[in-house]
Amino acid sequence: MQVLSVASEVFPLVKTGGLADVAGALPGALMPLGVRMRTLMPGYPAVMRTIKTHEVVGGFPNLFGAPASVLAVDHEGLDLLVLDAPHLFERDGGPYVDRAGRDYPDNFRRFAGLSLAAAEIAGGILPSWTPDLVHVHDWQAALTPVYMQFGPAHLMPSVLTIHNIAFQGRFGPDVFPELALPAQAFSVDYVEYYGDVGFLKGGLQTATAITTVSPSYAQEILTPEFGMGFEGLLAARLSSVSGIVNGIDTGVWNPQTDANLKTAYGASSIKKREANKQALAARFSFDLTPGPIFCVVSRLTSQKGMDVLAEVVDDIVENGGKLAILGSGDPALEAAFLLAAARHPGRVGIVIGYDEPLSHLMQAGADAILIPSRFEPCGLTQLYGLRYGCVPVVARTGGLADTIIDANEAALAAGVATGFQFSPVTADGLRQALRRVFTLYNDLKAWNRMQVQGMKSDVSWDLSAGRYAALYSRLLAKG
Ligand SMILES: Nc1ncnc2c1ncn2[C@@H]1O[C@H](COP(=O)(O)OP(=O)(O)O[C@H]2O[C@H](CO)[C@@H](O)[C@H](O)[C@H]2O)[C@@H](O)[C@H]1O
Repeated sequence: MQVLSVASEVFPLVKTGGLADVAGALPGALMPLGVRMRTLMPGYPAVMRTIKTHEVVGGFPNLFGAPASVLAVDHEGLDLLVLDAPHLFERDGGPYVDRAGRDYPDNFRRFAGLSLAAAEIAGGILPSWTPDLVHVHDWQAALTPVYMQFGPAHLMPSVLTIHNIAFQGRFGPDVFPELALPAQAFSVDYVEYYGDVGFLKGGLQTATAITTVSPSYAQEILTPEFGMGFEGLLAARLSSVSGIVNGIDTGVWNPQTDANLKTAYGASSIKKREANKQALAARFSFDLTPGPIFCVVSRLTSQKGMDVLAEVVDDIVENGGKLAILGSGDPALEAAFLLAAARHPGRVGIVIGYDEPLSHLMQAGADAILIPSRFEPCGLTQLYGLRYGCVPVVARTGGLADTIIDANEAALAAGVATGFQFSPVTADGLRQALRRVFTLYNDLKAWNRMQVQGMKSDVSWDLSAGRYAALYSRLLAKG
C-alpha cells in the first residue's frame, strides 16, 4: 500500500512540537506492515541545508506565484518529498512565525501551496509515483482533501489527523479568491466557517476519515468544552471519527543507548539514573539536598496548565522538592518562572528555549515529570517519562488519561501503577497530587517498582501503527 503523508514539520528535520515526532516516526512503524509512507513537507531553509542529495521528481510551473519543484530525498531512513518553493518557504524565522514571533502574513498561501501540491501528487502529477491514499496532519495540510475533491483524485480516500484542534487555520474571507478553489468551495460544506475561511474546517468536512491522537480526546472534542467550535461538525461525522493513541520512536528515546545522557541505564539498572540526576542538578545549579527533582518540558502556555504550576512552585520547594523547567512561550509565564527561580536559588531553575538534548537528560535525571494540561490530545512527554523511569504526574484528560495508570490503592496493590493522575486542573488539584507523589517517593521500594512498571509499558508505535494500517485498509476496501 502506498500512502502520501503531508505534514508541516517532520523530526529530525524540523520540529516545533509533537506533530514532528509523530510525522517522523509513523512511516518507519508502518513499513513492516506493508505500508510505504512517503512524506511531503515544505522545503524550509533548515531542510534545504540538511538534505544532501535529491532527485527532482516533479514540479509546478506556478504554485501560488512562482515555480516549485518536488524533490525526492532519503534522509535517515525517511522517504521524503520536499516541496522546494522558495517564494513560500524560504524565510529566516521559524516554520510559522517570523523572528519576532509573528505569524507570517501569507501563511494561508504557504500552506495552501503545500496542500495543493499534495492533492496534485495524489492526482498523479509525479510520473514515477502515485499514492493509494493520502494522510494529512493538522490545519497546515488540511486543505489537501478539499483540493482533492475538485481534482482528479476525488475518489481517493483521505485521512485527516487532528493533533490539536485549537489550531484551526482560520483566515478572513478575502483570502478565498487566492486559494484557486471553485466558488462553490466557499460554502458550509467546504471551507466557509462563520464567514471566514477555515483550513481545518474544510479538511474536517471533506476527509474520508478523521482521526485524533487518543481515544479520550476523540470523545472530548465532541463536547463544547473541548471541540472549540467543531463539536457539531464532528458529531455529524461521528462514524468517521476515531482516536489512535501516539507511540514514540523507541530508537530515538532509549535510555540504554541515548548519547545525551551522562549514564545509560535500563529497567534492571535503574540505580544508574542517579548519575543523570546529578548531571541534571549540576546543569540547573541545584543544591545537594535530598528530595525529588520534578521536571517540565513544555510550551509554557495555559493549554499546558503552566499558570497552575506557577501557583504551586513554592509548595514544591517547601516540601523538599526541586523544579527544573525547559520551555518557552507566554512571556508572562516565562517571567513568573524566572521570578520563582530567583526566589528559590538552588531549588528552582528554568532554561528558556528549545533544547532537544537537554530534554533527554531531563527525562533521564528527574524523578517525575509534571504535565498539568487543561487539554491534551495525546501528549508525548509522559510517554518519554515512562520509557525513562521519570514518573509522569498528569492531568486526567485526553491522551494523558489514556496512557498513565494512576497510583491509586488498587493499582499499587496490583503492581500496575505507572504515574499519578489528577483533576480538576487547579492549584489545589495539583497540590493534592503532589502530596501523593511525596508520600510515595519516600517509600523507595514502591517508587522504584512504579518506575520499572512504567519502563516496561509498551509505548512503541507497534499497536497504533497497526490501527492506522487497518484504517487505511478499510478505507481502500470501501473505495
Ligand atoms: N523547550 C523544549 N525543548 C526541547 N523539546 C521540547 C521543548 N518543548 C517541548 N519539547 C518537545 O516537543 C514535543 C511536544 O510534544 P507534546 O505531545 O507536548 O505536543 P504538542 O503540544 O507540541 O503537540 C500536539 O501534537 C502532539 C502529537 O500528536 C500531541 O501529543 C499533543 O497532545 C498535541 O498538543 C515533545 O517531543 C517534547 O519533548
